[in-house]
Amino acid sequence: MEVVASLKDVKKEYKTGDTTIVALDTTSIEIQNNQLTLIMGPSGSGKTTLLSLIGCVIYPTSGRVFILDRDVTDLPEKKLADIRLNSIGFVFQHFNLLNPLTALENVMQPLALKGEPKRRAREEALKALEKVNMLDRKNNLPKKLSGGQKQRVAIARALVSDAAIILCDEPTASLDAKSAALVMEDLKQLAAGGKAVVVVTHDLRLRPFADRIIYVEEGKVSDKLKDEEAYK
Ligand SMILES: Nc1ncnc2c1ncn2[C@@H]1O[C@H](COP(=O)(O)OP(=O)(O)OP(=O)(O)O)[C@@H](O)[C@H]1O
Repeated sequence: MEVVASLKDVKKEYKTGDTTIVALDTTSIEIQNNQLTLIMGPSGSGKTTLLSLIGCVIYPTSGRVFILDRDVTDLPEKKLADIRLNSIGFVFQHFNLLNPLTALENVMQPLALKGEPKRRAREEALKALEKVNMLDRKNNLPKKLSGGQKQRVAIARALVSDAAIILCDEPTASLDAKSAALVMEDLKQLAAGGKAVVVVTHDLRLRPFADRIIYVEEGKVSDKLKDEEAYK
């Protein structure tokens, strides 16, 4: 296993007017490939903040962020956008598929953004759809897909650029239990195939799918669950 992302003494504060919220207290963590890491915590505990720091979406208030051994803390926004495009795939609760495009066209989208020739983009997108067992639905528009199927297309879209790191924010929160389990199985499979998969959730039932669990409670990171009641 290799460390593909790490935070060293990272803290994130938000200032609104006179008040400062510590969304994430000083934290050091390492994210490894070949693992499905769950980031668990109750609502408002700082999970999305932690994921956004790993995903180079926000800057830390202090500390350093490393992606694939590169210190990215001081890079300008445009360089961070390149890192996101090339090394990180994102999956969201509400799928964020483009409605007028078919499943295949949605998955081709990141490669089109990178300026890949259409033929190659199509080949890569078909491979990614195959990995999530969605080849037979490639010509469907999102509205013809179930929630679970939409999420699998969204995972294929995150995979298509061959990103080392796949970050998922509450990917099962809009799904029934059965579809959620299928999506988690797919994500586990991707981790077993070498990706670093990070899933943010407040759903304690997802714990059996994890290789590793990081708990975030009131902005503090720990490897132990402190207050199970807070998750209800
Ligand atoms: N852009 C922002 N400006 C001000 N405060 C913010 C901002 N983003 C997050 N916060 C605050 O930081 C804290 C942590 O938020 P965060 O979204 O990381 O938690 P979370 O665990 O992902 O919550 P949820 O499960 O409800 O999405 C919360 O108190 C939140 O209100």
